[in-house]
Amino acid sequence: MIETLRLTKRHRAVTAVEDLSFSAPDGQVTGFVGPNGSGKTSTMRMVVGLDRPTSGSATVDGRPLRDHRSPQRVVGVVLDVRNTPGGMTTRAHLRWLAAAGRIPDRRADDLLEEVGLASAASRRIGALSLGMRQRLGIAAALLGDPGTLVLDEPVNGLDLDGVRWVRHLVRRLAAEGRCVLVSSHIMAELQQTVDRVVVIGAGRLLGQFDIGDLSEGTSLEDAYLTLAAGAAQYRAGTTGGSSR
Ligand SMILES: Nc1ncnc2c1ncn2[C@@H]1O[C@H](COP(=O)(O)OP(=O)(O)OP(=O)(O)O)[C@@H](O)[C@H]1O
Repeated sequence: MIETLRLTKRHRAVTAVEDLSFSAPDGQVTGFVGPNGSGKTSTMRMVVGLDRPTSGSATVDGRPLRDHRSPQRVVGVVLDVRNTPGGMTTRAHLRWLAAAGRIPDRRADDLLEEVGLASAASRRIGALSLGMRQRLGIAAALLGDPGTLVLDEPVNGLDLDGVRWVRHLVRRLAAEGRCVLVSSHIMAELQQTVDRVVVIGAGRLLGQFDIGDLSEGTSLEDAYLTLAAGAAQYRAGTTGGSSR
């Protein structure tokens, strides 16, 4: 289970996350949504221990991730897969991560198969498409068989087959009792995938609700747009362009 309590992150003059309290329970897929620059990635980075909060806390299973003995077995993370170093082959990369967590090579090889990259086992990561990198990132996240998954825009770059595959995967992971926190801008896709949604804007909580509580005929997109109205900091201008 992920919990944040009054979580705040400031980068000098920029407040990325402010006073944010929410939870993502075990056994459910929680969607994490908000306009560009609203603080989703910053929050996820603090949850997985990559950044320290300025104040407040982010815990997984009751403790900050740095206080867990084997973090790889507690949380699996997919953040920006474009930053994955490109020099290694996919198999070598996964085996290297596995070794760091004292996980057998066999698990790395099985996961390459599971994410559909077995035929790309000898390809260098630098030569992979974005969608293939996403698949590799997901394999890496699953290496330690963690009870919690944090996935930042995991369907970005995936083809239709890949999007459906991620949908079924996250549903299965939650059905196995895991906590899954997933960010995305694609509301129609999230509506098919998640049990509940946390909406943030300008670093603050705008609302959290169960998908089942949406009134009949209301889409997640409708609910999101109502909550996020006014919270978008970055929006295409309505002047200066030609309509032709
Ligand atoms: N290291 C940093 N230094 C300064 N500002 C930062 C840093 N990291 C994030 N920010 C700022 O914090 C705010 C939140 O950024 P963040 O990447 O968390 O948003 P996001 O919701 O993930 O956005 P998107 O949907 O576009 O991916 C933005 O204004 C961003 O510019």
